[in-house]
Amino acid sequence: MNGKERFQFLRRQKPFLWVGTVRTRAGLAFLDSPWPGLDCVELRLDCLLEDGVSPQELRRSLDRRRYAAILTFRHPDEGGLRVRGIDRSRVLEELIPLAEGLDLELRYAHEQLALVQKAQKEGKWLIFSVHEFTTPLPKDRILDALDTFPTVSPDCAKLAVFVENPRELLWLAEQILSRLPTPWAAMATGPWALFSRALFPALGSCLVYGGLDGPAAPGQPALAIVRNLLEHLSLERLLEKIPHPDKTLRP
Ligand SMILES: O=C1C[C@@](O)(C(=O)O)C[C@@H](O)[C@@H]1O
Repeated sequence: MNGKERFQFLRRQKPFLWVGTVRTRAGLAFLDSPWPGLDCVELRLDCLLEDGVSPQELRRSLDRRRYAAILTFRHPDEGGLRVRGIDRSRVLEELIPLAEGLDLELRYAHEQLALVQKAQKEGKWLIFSVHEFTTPLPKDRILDALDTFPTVSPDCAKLAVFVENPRELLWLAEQILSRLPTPWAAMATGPWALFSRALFPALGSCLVYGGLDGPAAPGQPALAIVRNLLEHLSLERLLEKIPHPDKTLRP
């Protein structure tokens, strides 16, 4: 099963997938530790390399993975860390064969065409995303992104944006639902981060993120806290009773 097929298989089993982010050397242990219900681990390569982890150590950890792995290497403009002396496309190209998915920032997709093609050729699950962690993204930029997503045919279109109040969450949800034909994932950073991780999966977000080894974005809650909340809400059970939002998987 290639990466894309593995994600499709996982997505047929449940309304949304649990993604734990890993950003530290200590956190790499999560890749092969039992964490009930966890579906995928996102490796924040910018944070890991900045923490002194070498590409060889990353390779060794990925070799031992028991969960689907999503690679992402965030530039400071995308809320990531500045890693000096490292060519991010090169690191990603080397590690892609060892992961199931790749998450690239939508606005830089055209600069990373070789990477996109390699990921597609190797059957990886490709997420294109929009990140703005600390200040509200102007509405016209969000609308532009929502119109651009379908032109790059991602397997998942993802937004992780700073939200200041529940009206903005509602606006974002309405725009996503009326404009995005592809599977999507959304979450807020900032004060509404936890609340958003109940609202968006209830509306069809196919991924729910939380930190395994500390916050990977401002306000990002620990995955265990998000899981507790969604269990209290019985969200998975409630959603299993209604049609799957992704009609291509379960009508
Ligand atoms: O896009 C996301 C989601 C996230 O921003 C969050 O708030 O959980 C954390 C990032 O590492 C990840 O790439």
